[in-house]
Amino acid sequence: MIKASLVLALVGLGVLAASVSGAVDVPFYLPLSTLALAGVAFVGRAIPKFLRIFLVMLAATHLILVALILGARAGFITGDYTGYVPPPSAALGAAAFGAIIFGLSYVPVIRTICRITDRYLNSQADSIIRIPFIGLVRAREGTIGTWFIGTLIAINLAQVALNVRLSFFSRDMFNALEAKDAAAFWYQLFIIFTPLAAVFVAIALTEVLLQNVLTIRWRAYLNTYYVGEWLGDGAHYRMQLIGRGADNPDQRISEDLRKFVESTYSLSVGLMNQAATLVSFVAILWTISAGFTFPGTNVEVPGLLVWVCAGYAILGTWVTHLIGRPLIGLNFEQERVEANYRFSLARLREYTEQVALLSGEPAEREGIARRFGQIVDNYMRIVIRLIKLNTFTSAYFQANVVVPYMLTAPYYFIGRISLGQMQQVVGAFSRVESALTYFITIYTTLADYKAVLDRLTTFEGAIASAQRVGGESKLAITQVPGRELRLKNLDVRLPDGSTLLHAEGLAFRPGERTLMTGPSGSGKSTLFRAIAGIWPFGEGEVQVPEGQTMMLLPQRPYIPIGNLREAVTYPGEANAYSDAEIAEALRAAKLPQIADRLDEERAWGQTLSLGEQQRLAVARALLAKPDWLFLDEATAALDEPTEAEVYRIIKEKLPQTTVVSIGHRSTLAAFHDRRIDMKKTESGLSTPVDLRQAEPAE
Ligand SMILES: Nc1ncnc2c1ncn2[C@@H]1O[C@H](COP(=O)(O)OP(=O)(O)OP(=O)(O)O)[C@@H](O)[C@H]1O
Repeated sequence: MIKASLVLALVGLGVLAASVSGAVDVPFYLPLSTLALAGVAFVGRAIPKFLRIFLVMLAATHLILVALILGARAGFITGDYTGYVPPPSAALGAAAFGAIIFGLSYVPVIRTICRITDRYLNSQADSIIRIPFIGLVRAREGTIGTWFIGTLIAINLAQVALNVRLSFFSRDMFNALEAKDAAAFWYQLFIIFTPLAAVFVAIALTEVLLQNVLTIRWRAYLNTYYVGEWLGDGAHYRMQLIGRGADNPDQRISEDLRKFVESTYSLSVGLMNQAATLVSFVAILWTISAGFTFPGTNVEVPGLLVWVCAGYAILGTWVTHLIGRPLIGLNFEQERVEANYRFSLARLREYTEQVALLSGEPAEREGIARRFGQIVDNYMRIVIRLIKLNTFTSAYFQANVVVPYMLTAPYYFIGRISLGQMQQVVGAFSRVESALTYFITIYTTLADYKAVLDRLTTFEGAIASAQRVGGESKLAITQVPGRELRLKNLDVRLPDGSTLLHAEGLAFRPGERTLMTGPSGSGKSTLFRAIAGIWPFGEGEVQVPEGQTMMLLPQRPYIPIGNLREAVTYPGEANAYSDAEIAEALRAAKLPQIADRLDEERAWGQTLSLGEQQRLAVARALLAKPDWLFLDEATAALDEPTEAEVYRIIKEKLPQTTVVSIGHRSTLAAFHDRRIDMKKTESGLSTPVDLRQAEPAE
């Protein structure tokens, strides 16, 4: 990018020197603006890459304009550009635009956009300069992102340049009509317009293709990145523990990332397009207004048409803003009530059995109707507001058709301008006006975009906090030589900082089957979580034997979406075990009825009863053969004979595995060699008491 800025700056300097020395007749404002933009892009290393590409491309358009003029002068390009002298304001405008962009890059919201976009660009590496033509070279994967963005920006700016060229075509065609010059008229239509239109169509098609490929690639990248961050290092679990800004991560990953990519693309390209259009067509208006006097006086006003157009657009924007402002709030509200409605339907789907058992359908129907009523009410408010807004904007846009004619007609009638020029003013006026009213057109989109950015920012923040909590945890899990698992001076705390339990020194010996009992809420499961390394709150040390594997089965097992084979082998690879091994594990876990349905794909988590799900989890353990198996009430939903059978199978099939169980049933004691009871002290603190010998739990 720096190289590109330097090249542009050098070209700009060359053309400037040539025009100042009189060697070529080029209005030197254009190279000046090129220099200004390239300079900002060069100096502003602090500017995010995204904006730098944008600036350099803007500068490149100016060079295209210079080339057009030089080409016309040299006779390479047909079309008369002699009257097209860009005013100093074009250069100033371009430089000011660069400065605004530079300043904007310090606004927090813009920085967020740049950070997320830059992350993508940097991941794609390399500069857009290396591969000049899309489709001609099969580039390396890595360069494609930057290359796509660069090409798309170039295409959009080329469209602006083509529009400038077409405005001259329009002028020449109307002049030919006015002069009744048939040859010139047909020449303009077939020789000038046809190839330009063909180019226009070709680049429009390329744009559609590139834009869609870019947005899906960009989204795919961000998707991988956010999913990676969210799942990495247990952040998804800790986010929920600390409960900060982490609601609906699913929506943020699936919806907000899509909206972010699409809106960033459309808004930035739109903004760039409008900016380039503004600068280019202001130049045309300025040139044509040369010598225009203020109506009814002899006072000459430089750029009269530009000022009138700006005043007209500002007035329109202001009134639109006044009428349309409530729409932002109303759209927010619409999103909220729609989300509530969606959520209530999804919740009903989840609790359908409970609702049916309670015959709660009438109550549900009423609730659904009430929530949908909110959608309709707010929607009607939006419609009424839109009618008010459209009444004004329609009238305004109708006036747009005649205002430029009204403005230029007096000058046409006195012979100051030709019919072609009048026609060119009409075109330029509407383009400048629409560029100036761009913010109004995207009013609601911008509000929505801001909400998307906020949601992504809080999501990132929540992930960062979760990672920080994990990184700063004083609860150390250390791998030590030997075969014992020891707790050393362990304090396990709750997220609010209060201490839940304290374990001075406790060792679990290999091969010894331990049962952990204690009152509900005394912290047995939380101690397991600490041993598994997912609980970050606390102090002390959990020493785990080096190189040994550990598996924890909770009371409610997780059954992933997919076929039964994947459910049993989760989280391992489904093809790591043969079908015979998986079926054997299922039979051993007392699930013979599903042992030959491994390929069946269904919502197993909802189909199997809780007891069956627990046996499926036991089958998982039988396959994985961990060195340590922690069972957190993992057989609580089984009847006592089946539970006894499952413990017998575990002992028989996993002779090398050390089992530590949590359970309330007295019958469990028979399958264990030792019992640890979690006692609550008077201060409310729990502490594990080693009862050595497992006895029937009270
Ligand atoms: N994420 C959390 N945030 C706040 N408090 C929590 C959290 N998880 C657990 N607790 C609290 O920690 C205490 C211990 O919970 P834990 O699940 O470890 O108890 P338990 O001994 O396994 O209970 P039970 O026998 O009923 O399963 C409870 O009071 C619970 O409310």
